[in-house]
Amino acid sequence: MYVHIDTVILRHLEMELKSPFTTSFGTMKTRPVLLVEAIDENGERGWGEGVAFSAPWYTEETLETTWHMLEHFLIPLLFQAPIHHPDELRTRFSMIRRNYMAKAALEGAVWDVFAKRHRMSLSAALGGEKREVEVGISIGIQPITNLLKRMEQALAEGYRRVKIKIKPGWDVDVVRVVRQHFPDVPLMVDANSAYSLHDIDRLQALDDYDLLMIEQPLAVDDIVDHAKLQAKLNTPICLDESICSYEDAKRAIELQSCRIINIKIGRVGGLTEAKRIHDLCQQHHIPVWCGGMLEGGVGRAHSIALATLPHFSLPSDTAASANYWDRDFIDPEVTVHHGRIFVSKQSGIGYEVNMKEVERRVVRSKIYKRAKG
Ligand SMILES: O=C(O)CCC(=O)c1ccccc1C(=O)O
Ligand SMILES: [Mg+2]
Repeated sequence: MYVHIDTVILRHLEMELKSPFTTSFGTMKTRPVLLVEAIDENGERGWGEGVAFSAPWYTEETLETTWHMLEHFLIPLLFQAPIHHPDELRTRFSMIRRNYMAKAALEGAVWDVFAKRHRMSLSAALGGEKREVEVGISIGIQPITNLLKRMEQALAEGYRRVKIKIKPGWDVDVVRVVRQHFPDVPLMVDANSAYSLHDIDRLQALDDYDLLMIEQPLAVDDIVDHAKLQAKLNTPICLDESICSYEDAKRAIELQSCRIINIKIGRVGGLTEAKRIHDLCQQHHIPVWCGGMLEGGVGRAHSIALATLPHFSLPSDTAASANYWDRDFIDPEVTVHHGRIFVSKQSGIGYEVNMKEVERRVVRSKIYKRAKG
C-alpha cells in the first residue's frame, strides 16, 4: 500500500499559556503552533505539529524558518513521489541540511496518514508496546513560594517526578529548599545550556541533593566539555539540545558525555530518527525518556505514541493538556491519572483535531496542492 500526499495545509496558531513559562533564556507567555494537515489521494487526513518557538533560543529554528523550509523545500519533496513507509522520508529529506523541526512536522503528519491507512494506532505503527506511559512535570523558574506551591499541586495530581529549571544564581539554593520540603520526590534540574565548565563547582554542589539527572548544563555544541563534566559529577548528565541526530547520540555515548538522553521528535527531525536513537540507546544501556516542547495536542499525541516504545524507562515531559492550556485543540484532551496517560487504541494519533478550537487561534494558513499531470 502506497501513501501519496495530494494536499498539505499549514496553519499558524497562537496559543495562550495558562501561566508564563520561564527558563534560563527567558519567559514565554504565548506559544506559536505550526499545525500541519496532510491529505492523501484517498482523502485520509494526518496531523503533524511544528514545535519551533517564535525566537531561536532553544535551537536555531523558528516558526518562520520552519514554514519557509516546508513551503519551498520539504512539501515539494514530499509531493515528488508516493511513499511505501514513512521511514523513507528520512532519506528523502536528507538532502536538506538540519532544519529538524520542519522535517519532523511534515513527517509526523505522514506517519498519522500511514497509521490510519493501515488501521493501526501510531503507537503500534512505531512498534510501541506500552498501553500507558508515565509522566512527570517541568516547572519553570518562579519565586520560591510559587514554585513550592506548584510542586505540591503537581504531586497531588500524581505526577511521577518533578523537573525544575535552573540558571546561574538560581540553582543550589533553590534545590536545597526544594529538597527540604520534598525529601523523597524524584527530582531533576534542567539548565537549558546556561553554564560552562567554569561553573563546575556549582554543578558539583548539586551532587548533594540526590537528583535523578542534570539536563543540558553546557552549550549545545559542548559535547567534549560535557564529557569532562560528567567525569567529575556523580549525578548523571542528560543531554537534550546537544542531541539532534543518531550520529550526535552515537558520539555522546562514545565520549561518555552523558548517561541519559532526552528524545524529542522535533529536535531530531522526526519519529523515524527518534526510533533510531531509541534503538541505539537500548543497545548501549543508556536510559531514554520523552521530552516536551510545550506542545499543543497534536505534538503531545505524537510524543505519547513514541514513549510507548520499550526502552522509554523514565517519566516523559508530556503533562496533561490542562497543565498548559485552558482548552487544547484535540478531543479528548490529554489527561493524567496517577501519573499515567492511557494510550489511545484508535487509528493514527488517537485524538480528533477540534476545528472550532483550531480556527479561533489561526493567524495564518495556506494550502499547498500537488500538481498532477
Ligand atoms: O512540559 C514540557 O513540554 C517540557 C517543558 C520544558 O522543559 C521545555 C519547554 C520548552 C523548551 C525546552 C524545554 C526543555 O525540556 O528544555
Ligand atoms: Mg531540556
